[in-house]
Amino acid sequence: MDDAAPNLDSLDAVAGDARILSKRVKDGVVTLVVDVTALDGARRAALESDLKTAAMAIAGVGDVRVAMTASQRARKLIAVASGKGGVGKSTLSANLAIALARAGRVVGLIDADVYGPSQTKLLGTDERPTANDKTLNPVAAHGIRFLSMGQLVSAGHALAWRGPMATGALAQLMEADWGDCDLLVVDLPPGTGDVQLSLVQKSRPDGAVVVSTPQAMSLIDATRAIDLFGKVSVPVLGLVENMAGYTCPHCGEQSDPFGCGGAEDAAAELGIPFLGRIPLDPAVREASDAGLPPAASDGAQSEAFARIAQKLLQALETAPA
Ligand SMILES: Nc1ncnc2c1ncn2[C@@H]1O[C@H](COP(=O)(O)OP(=O)(O)OP(=O)(O)O)[C@@H](O)[C@H]1O
Repeated sequence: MDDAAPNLDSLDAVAGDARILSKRVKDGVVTLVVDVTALDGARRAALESDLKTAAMAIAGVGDVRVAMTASQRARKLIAVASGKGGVGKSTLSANLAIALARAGRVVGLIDADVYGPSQTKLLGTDERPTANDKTLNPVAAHGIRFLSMGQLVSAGHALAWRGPMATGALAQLMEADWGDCDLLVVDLPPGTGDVQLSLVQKSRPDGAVVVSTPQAMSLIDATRAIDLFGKVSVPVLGLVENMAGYTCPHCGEQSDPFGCGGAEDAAAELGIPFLGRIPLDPAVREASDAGLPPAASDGAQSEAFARIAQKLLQALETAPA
């Protein structure tokens, strides 16, 4: 800024929690670069308007341009996948996100399951996200924030989307105002087809969790999911065995309708971490159907999810960047 230029010092006070990184003036046009990392979407928009008004009031200023920048947060994206449907991927995604939040992380959950978005039901809320301009504001539930592809279309509308539509919708959800979330859990659609591949390519997760039931058919599918992440160099953080071991609520007898331990053996064979198992427990289904995720309360199921969350955090720390 030369000596004859308008004095812009007063603008620093207007910036408040944000920081003006540079102020330039040329031919009466002021250009400000502002670090807005500390502000959410609504406060950023208000600050831009306040700065313009304040700068225009300074003698010699004819126009104002404000460039906003936010330093990259160290936010990690974790994809939850399964080779086939119905193995409990969405149940795990919701409860894992809540268990991670209870472990002290700030967690967002994205329901990218185009074929059957179910997180609004699992989290027990019909609240629709609001938006600032085109930026969505995630909905809060059970200590996490979430957005679902199901919120982008009217209820019951079939989401027979092809790759480009699904990746466009996922991008919109990822670019939402996630604020200070340091972990984003993405519930992918089941399977290993083109839609799943393009969603993974587009979102470039930092790591993936694969869910399987213990029986062989499901494990073959889980192995396909692991291959899919290998193709695009996304580290598999671990395998979770769901619906393992059943304790009869009436007689207490232990049985293994889908087998037990298959996923742990498969993880060892494939050289990936085994993150733990969730028993087949009618209480998990009942609580899930009621929109009360078991991980949000206390008890055996909640502890199982908490243990998996701890192992996942360890795997994330040691995963290749
Ligand atoms: N450990 C468990 N014990 C009992 N029921 C479970 C368990 N895990 C999941 N379920 C139930 O199994 C059903 C399928 O679970 P979920 O919807 O999470 O699977 P999914 O793999 O995400 O399915 P989709 O392929 O449809 O997305 C649900 O009714 C859920 O409540």
